[in-house]
Amino acid sequence: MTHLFEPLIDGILEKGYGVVDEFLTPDEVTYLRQRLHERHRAGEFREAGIGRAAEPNGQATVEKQIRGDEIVWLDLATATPEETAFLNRIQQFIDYLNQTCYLGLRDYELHYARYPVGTFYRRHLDRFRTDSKRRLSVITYLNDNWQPTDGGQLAVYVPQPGRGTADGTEQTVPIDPIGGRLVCFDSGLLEHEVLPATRDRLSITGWLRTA
Ligand SMILES: O=C(O)CCC(=O)C(=O)O
Ligand SMILES: [Fe+2]
Repeated sequence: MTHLFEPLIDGILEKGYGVVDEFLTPDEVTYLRQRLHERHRAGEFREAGIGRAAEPNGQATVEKQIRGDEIVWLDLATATPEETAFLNRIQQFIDYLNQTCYLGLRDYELHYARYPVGTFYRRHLDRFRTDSKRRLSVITYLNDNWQPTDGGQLAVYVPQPGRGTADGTEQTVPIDPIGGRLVCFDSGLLEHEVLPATRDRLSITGWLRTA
């Protein structure tokens, strides 16, 4: 697994975000996508909230002008074997990060996300003022045969070295939500945005936490 983790860590250290393709195999992507659809059909998804409301046991404040996705949390206790395999890989990543970067990560929280056609998530940071426990954000895409013309990019706003963002000196990097790809960044540092897509956009999003 080191070959998956190293490029993510290097990316975060060198440019503020890491991307690795085939974090999930095509079979794993297909299974988890089908599982997402199954849970959606079962009525398990809820419109996502903002602020602390976006946490597993929070009260949802739904604000469609800010984010339009629907989510359902993953839970080790009720996970299928394939979901458990995914959660275990995230746990291995946590262990590796703790061994190599001494991050003191202790927990994770992960949810399926479904952005219906035309929905988005406006520019934001993942760490709330009231919750500094989110250390790293991880997003894994479950889309089949995603094309650049489908839209739905994750735009990351990278401050340029030695300058602040206040004067607009930042680089905007669009990342296509390609199935199997994992993106990781510091939850408190990297502002980002989900752009609208012409088809439903599917993922598992989560946070590695210090408690
Ligand atoms: O789906 C993505 O690419 C990013 C999602 C996101 O920013 C979030 O859920 O906080
Ligand atoms: Fe985010």
